[in-house]
Amino acid sequence: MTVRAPAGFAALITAAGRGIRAGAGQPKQWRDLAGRPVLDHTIRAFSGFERIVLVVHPDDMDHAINRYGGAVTLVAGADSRAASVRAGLTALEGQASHVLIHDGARPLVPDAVIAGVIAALQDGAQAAAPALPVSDALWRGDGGRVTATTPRDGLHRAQTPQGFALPVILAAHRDHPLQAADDVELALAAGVEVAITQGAEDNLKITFPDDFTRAERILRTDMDIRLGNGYDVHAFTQGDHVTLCGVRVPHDAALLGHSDADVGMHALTDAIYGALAQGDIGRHFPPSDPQWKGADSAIFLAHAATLARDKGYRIANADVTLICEAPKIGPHAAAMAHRLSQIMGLEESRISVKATTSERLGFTGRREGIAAIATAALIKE
Ligand SMILES: Nc1ccn([C@@H]2O[C@H](COP(=O)(O)OP(=O)(O)OP(=O)(O)O)[C@@H](O)[C@H]2O)c(=O)n1
Ligand SMILES: C[C@](O)(CO)[C@H](O)COP(=O)(O)O
Repeated sequence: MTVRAPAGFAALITAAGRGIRAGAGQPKQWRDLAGRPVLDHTIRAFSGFERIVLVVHPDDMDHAINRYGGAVTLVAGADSRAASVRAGLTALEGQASHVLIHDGARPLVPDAVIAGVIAALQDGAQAAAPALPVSDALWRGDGGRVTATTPRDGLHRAQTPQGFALPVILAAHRDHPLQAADDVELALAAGVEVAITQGAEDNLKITFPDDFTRAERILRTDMDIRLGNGYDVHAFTQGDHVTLCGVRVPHDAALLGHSDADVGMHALTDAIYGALAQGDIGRHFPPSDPQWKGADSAIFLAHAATLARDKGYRIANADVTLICEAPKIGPHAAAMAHRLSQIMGLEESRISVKATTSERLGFTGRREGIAAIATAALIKE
């Protein structure tokens, strides 16, 4: 679940850095974390905000437009974090009452951390930011030796999102154009009192190469992975084509069914319902209901995919196997995957459609009908 932000609250996500310390060429916010770019995770955490401003490096703008255009307001960043934030705040001026400024490089921010900042602002704070008290002893070191100890009383490790009344942080940025490490530093320079809210260990900032391993580990622990399978059969009847995975395939017979008898799409729909423990197509679209007579099975698959999303899952992949002697599926398999991808809103590279004969054995072998089996994997992070 994501935090539903109150009206007037905007999120500003900074992602214009180059991630030099994380190494490995591509900037860290675009690198893969558990199958998706780091930034996908970060943006998803703020998807309950009515407005998200995403600040990206000018070199990444085209890529960002392709991936996030429409869902977020894109702004070109600058050569320091503070300047990137300023660019984002300027785009938000007059458009929100409050803003939560968050590092794109903190993809695992827990809902409770975001909710804590919002609550403090709603309670009247002009500025509020999460932090964790320092729990280890602190040393100063030089040349591999401890040169002094430092008292840790009152010291905190600062995190994001750092939340502000928008006019307050805009004024702080304009009046104190420092190369500050964060926005709290600027707020303090402007004399604004900042409330400390509860941070979280999981809210790490990906900074060094090993942080990817740590983030993957945290995600794996939190993940809810579900698998579902589906199986369906339709008998042949007189006709000149069949509809399989949404594609019309010429054939010397048709498939018999209450809807369009798309056996492949039915198996896949049942696989998704199965993963969600939500019964099968018959439960959601009873065959006794005349409105589904001759229906396009895309309606059923779209319903299952939406239900998965509404319950907080994303479909990680889907695999459909059609079992028949004829028609030949190979020439149509790519078009079928394409159609399924359109209906489910899932990349084609995550969908497989394949076929097998049953070596002339059984009802499919005798060409009495077509069977289909499907598997779907759903993930909630
Ligand atoms: N000019 C910059 C620099 C940083 N950031 C963003 O601010 C956040 C925190 O910065 P940091 O972890 O220091 O990221 P980088 O600057 O990318 O890392 P490095 O210093 O290792 O290059 C990141 O989400 C980063 O993309 C930004 O928007 N604009
Ligand atoms: C904003 C921040 O993430 C708070 O901890 C931090 O200041 C960014 O630090 P960096 O010096 O850019 O790594």
